[in-house]
Amino acid sequence: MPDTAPLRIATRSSQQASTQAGAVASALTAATGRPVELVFVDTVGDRTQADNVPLHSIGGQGVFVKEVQNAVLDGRADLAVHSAKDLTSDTTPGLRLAAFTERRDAHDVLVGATLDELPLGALVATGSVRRRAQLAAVRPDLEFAELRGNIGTRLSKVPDGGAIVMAKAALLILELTEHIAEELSLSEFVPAVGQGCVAIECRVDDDDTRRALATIDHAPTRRAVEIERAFLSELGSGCSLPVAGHVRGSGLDIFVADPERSTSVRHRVELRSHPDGHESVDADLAAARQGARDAMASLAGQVASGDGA
Ligand SMILES: NCc1[nH]cc(CCC(=O)O)c1CC(=O)O
Repeated sequence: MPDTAPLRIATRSSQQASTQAGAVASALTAATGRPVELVFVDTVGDRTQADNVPLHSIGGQGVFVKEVQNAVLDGRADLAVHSAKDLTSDTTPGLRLAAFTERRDAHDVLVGATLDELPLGALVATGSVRRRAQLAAVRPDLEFAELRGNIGTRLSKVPDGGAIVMAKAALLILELTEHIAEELSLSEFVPAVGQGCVAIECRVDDDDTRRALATIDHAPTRRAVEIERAFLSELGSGCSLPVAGHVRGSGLDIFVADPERSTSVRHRVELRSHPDGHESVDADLAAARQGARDAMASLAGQVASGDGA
């Protein structure tokens, strides 16, 4: 394909996804001078948005990315733009994670009320088992309700006297940060793997697109997300426990919980490679995998009483 052909970008059509894809499009054109086109793909995750249809019942974590990936695999598009958080930990055959754009703010935030304002037994709506487990670890009195849908829908569903939890990154993209009641601490409310990052895939054999994407890759973000994903993949794709992994400063914060037993563990793995350095990240990938095994071992060894958090 000649270098002047438009780069076709596959994306979901939600406002968050298309805004992210638009930013990638602008960055690619600025860096390469090439025209770009958006190819909109609706996913099963977008089509089934009712709160009574939990994500795990329609295919779990991958529901927002599979159909977008297929558009690249079958040649309708050259690259796919995803929230890194929505990717599964295994790599998709035929595709390569060719670029990550700079991570936005990774905090989770409360909308509706701060933690201190929430009365005893208040209702918090969130579909995320990770967010439920982290809130329950500091406020065992809270009750939880399901919450799904795009950001606008979620913001309209704040329970009376309660709150919802969201990624600050999503509110930043849509310029809705005025809704934030409290930014939750990164050390206690460890974000999801990849939270706040945009991941871009192309076909493994497409050198033309791979070279174009290399011009917008943000190396420190790539390193952080690769370390977080190594942690996640060590837990295994069958793991449905609430988990979190986030590279912050010189370490990887890890959270794993077992809601049935009301136990959770939080670890910090020290890292050696520097975000801006050229050292090999291999030792840190190994440390992240070891961290996953250690966290599971201490979760299994814990007495059920919630004493671990
Ligand atoms: N699964 C939905 C999803 N995927 C990525 C984000 C947030 C933006 C990001 O982390 O980049 C969200 C919404 C949320 O977590 O509230």
